[in-house]
Amino acid sequence: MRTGEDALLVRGLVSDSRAVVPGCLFACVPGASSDGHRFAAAAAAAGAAALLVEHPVPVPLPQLVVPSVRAALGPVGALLAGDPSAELRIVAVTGSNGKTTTSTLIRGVLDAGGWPTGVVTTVGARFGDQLRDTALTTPEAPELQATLRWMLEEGARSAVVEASSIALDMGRLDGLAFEVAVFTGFEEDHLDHHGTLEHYWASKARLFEPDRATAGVVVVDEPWGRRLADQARIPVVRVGTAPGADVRVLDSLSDASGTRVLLADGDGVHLLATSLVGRMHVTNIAAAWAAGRLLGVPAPDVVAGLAAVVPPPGRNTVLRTPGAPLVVVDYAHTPGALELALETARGLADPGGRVHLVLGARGRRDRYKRQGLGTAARAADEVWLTNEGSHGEDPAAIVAELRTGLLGAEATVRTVLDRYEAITSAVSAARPGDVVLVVGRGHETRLQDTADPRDAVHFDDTEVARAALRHEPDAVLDEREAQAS
Ligand SMILES: CC(=O)N[C@H]1[C@@H](OP(=O)(O)OP(=O)(O)OC[C@H]2O[C@@H](n3ccc(=O)[nH]c3=O)[C@H](O)[C@@H]2O)O[C@H](CO)[C@@H](O)[C@@H]1O[C@H](C)C(=O)N[C@@H](C)C(=O)N[C@H](CCC(=O)O)C(=O)O
Repeated sequence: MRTGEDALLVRGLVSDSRAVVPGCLFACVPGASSDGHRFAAAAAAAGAAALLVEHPVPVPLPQLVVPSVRAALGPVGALLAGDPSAELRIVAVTGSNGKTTTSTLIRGVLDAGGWPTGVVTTVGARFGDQLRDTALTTPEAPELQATLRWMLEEGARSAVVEASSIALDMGRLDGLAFEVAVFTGFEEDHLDHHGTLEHYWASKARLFEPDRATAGVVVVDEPWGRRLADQARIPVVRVGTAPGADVRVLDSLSDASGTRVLLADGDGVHLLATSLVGRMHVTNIAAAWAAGRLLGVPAPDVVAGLAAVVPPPGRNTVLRTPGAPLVVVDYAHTPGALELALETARGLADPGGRVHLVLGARGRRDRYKRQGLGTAARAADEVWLTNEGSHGEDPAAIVAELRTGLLGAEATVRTVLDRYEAITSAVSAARPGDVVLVVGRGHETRLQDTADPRDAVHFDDTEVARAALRHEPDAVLDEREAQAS
């Protein structure tokens, strides 16, 4: 560190030239689609005070050369944000499905226990009533550290962070110390990034190392969870339905009003009630219980916290309209999650009611999942195959791959590539007592059909379904036309 008259003061670390603030240190990250070193001049023009680089660049700013800028983002980000994890109790939640819901539940539990808590998830960063958008599920390290500092300054005493495997792999969580790490379960996903299932699992398992987390909560209902609990070098609370679980689910009931879970732990038997809809939430609720107790929240506060939680948007969001079918909007985008979402939809339908599924798959991502999604869709009665944001791929070709999983299915399968038409048609075709399940995008509001994110348009599945239920699709159409013109 330099001292004296030539000392250099930098305020904050930024790794995107478009987000540079005057006086910051700009980190030049070499990436897959561009190289941050190319944006050093733009960062300087926007007021950056210095550069973090892997090789010197011809820009008249002080430059700190390191072997790997990406590897330095976590530690340097923590340093410049004043190491927020030293002052906050932080919980990290990882797993293929259920991260956002479980993070939201744990936040509710900590709040109820008297610990004002911030939460960083796919649906944004929230503290109290304040919500900040985040581009990624787990933000880049500088943004994550700055977000935690913001929460701390606003009065947070703890935070829950959704930890994606990609983020763990890319070091976005480096520089943070977690009091509790939670594993919600595992299913094939993100293989475009990880290459193999083993690499995907190992990225998540990294969270359960002693240098990252003090203790763990692991859902052990499938072999990957059991393997993690067996191998972890930190103390782990096992959660699940099997007899060996430390927090054992004895029974559960899920209907349109919510989910109740009866569980047993070392302290006795507890009944938990939440307004989350769907059996897939049972282990999420049990994991949130275990995390709360591990964090020292008294049992009655955990019960109260879970009961008060408002479910995150697009996670089995149920739209009820008298005299109309139920519509459920969910984020399910893996075969396992779709299977559970369909099971929930079946349970919500009246006896003899039909389940209509609106299904697509995102373009240019995890293509290997498509046939499996089609196979899971066989449990529906009516399937409306549609576009889910083709990102430059041919939407008809994506749908054809989904269809392979549906070959010979008893369900009636239609292709309606326009997503707006597909949702509206499914809602119109359904009768009272039926359920229309719209999956894949959940809370997302941008639909992208070219390779350029700037071409994305506003599209909210819940909004479209609500308008269809009110028989007012024109209102949404007008909005779409206004956007297009
Ligand atoms: C695989 C992955 O995560 N890639 C992320 C990574 O890309 P990259 O390292 O290749 O970077 P790049 O886009 O080549 O850019 C290099 C550098 O130049 C900078 N840049 C770029 C353009 C510019 O004008 N100015 C500028 O400074 C970038 O900010 C970056 O620092 O860094 C970029 C900048 O932060 C991210 O946008 C990009 O996320 C891509 C878009 C992405 O889609 N990521 C997904 C797969 C992801 O991370 N998802 C997970 C999991 C979600 C889940 O579990 O559901 C998540 O945590 O969100």
